[in-house]
Amino acid sequence: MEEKAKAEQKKIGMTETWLKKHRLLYNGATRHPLIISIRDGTINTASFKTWLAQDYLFVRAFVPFVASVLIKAWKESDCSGDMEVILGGMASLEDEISWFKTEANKWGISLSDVVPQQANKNYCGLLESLMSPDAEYTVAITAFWAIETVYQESFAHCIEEGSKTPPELKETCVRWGNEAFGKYCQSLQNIANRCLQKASDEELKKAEVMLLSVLEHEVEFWNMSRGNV
Ligand SMILES: Cc1ncc(CO)c(N)n1
Repeated sequence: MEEKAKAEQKKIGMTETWLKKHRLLYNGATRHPLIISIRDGTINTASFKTWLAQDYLFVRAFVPFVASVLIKAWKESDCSGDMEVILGGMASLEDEISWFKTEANKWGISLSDVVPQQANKNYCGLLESLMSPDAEYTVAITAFWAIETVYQESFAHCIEEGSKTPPELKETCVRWGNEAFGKYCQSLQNIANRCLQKASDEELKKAEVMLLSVLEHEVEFWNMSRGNV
């Protein structure tokens, strides 16, 4: 690409450019058949319960990942305000874990008996690789932003006007689909864009590959619930 065009793209924001470029995969992650079935009210209970149980395990692994991103932010000399955003995200995970426990109870799921499925193990493995001190902040924050944004976009779709989401699933959708969570995702996106703007070509490539990897893992994660259809 021409240098000037490259510079222009950076001004818009690298993440926006990438989402346009990889729109098909992004839609695959945010408009998955499971999400569509929640939105149109055709979802079956078993699928939802599988997702809930598996996501509880994922979120438990997500906490140390976010902690590792926090450490990376602190080590960056010019992390203007990043720490507050990441710390806020971490703090809300405490409430999220409690919510999973209450919700699992409602659906008669015993969380201590949940066994992680392969797709979940693979995704947690990706998180673990990013926890390494060798993993760059830029790459980790890009992953962090993408992980949260897929859930925000997915669940927001289930509470848009015209959606027929069953009332017993509304709370789940609001948890990630609400505006405050959207603002938080926007803050993560701003951090990612700022990091990507200063990144070397090699780092940029790594971050883009990471984005694709996150999107693929998200699709596989939703797919786990299909075993029940
Ligand atoms: C699989 C998955 N992706 C993203 C999120 C958002 O935190 C989540 N809870 N689970």
